[in-house]
Amino acid sequence: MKQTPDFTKYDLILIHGAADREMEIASRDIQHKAPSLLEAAESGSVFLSVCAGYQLLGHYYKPFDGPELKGVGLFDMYTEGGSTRFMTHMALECTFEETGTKVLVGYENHSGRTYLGPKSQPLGKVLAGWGNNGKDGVEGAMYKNAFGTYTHGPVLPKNPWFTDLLIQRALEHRYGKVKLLPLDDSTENAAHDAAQKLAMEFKGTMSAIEATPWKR
Ligand SMILES: NC(=O)CC[C@H](N)C(=O)O
Repeated sequence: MKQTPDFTKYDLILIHGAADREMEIASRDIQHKAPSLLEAAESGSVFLSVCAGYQLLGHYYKPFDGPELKGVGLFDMYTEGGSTRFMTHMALECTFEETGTKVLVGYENHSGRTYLGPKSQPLGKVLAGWGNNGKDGVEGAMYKNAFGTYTHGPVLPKNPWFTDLLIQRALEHRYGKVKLLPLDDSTENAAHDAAQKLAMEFKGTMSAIEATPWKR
C-alpha cells in the first residue's frame, strides 16, 4: 500500500476484477502507482485489465448509489454503476494486425456502464452480450499495448489467440520482433468454440439482475 514498483520494468501487467468494497481501497492505493503505470503504458508495456481492474484504469468509477472512485486515467473513459448487473456470455469481434479478425469470448458480470472518450479505442464489436454499456455496441478499451475488457470467465485459456498476442507483444517489448512457434491449442479452441456457441444461444435473452447496494 502507498508504494509503487517501477512498472516500466515489466513487460506484462495483469489487473483483475473485484467487488466495489475492494475497489474503493484499490482506488486510493492506485493513485500512488498511477504515474508509473502511465509511464509503462506509454513505453509499450502490455496490460490486461479485467472488469474492476479495467474500470480503475479509466478516469473514474462511480458505483450505483456510491461515491466516485478515482482511477488512473490510462484509458480515456469513465464508468458509472447502473441499477442492474449485466451478467451473460459474451462474444466480440476484434481485429489486430497480427491476427486478423477474431472472436473473443468470455463471461461478463458488472453493474458499471463504461463510456469511452475520443482517445480510447474499443477492444471489439459486440456480437453477443452487453459490452461496455449495453448501448453503443462496443466492448473494452485499448491504448497502445494496454487492453481492458469485461470478459472474464476466464479470458486467457478460452482465447488462446489473444493470450498468444499478449505474450508476443510482451516479448517484443523486451526483445524486439519475435515469432511464436505454434503449440497444440485444440483443447483451448474447443473451449472457445463452446463459449461462442453459448454466447450466440443466449443472444437476445440476456438477463440483468439488480445491482448490489453500495456499502462500506
Ligand atoms: N466483476 C467485477 O470486477 C465487477 C465490479 C464492478 N465494480 C461492477 O461493475 O460491478
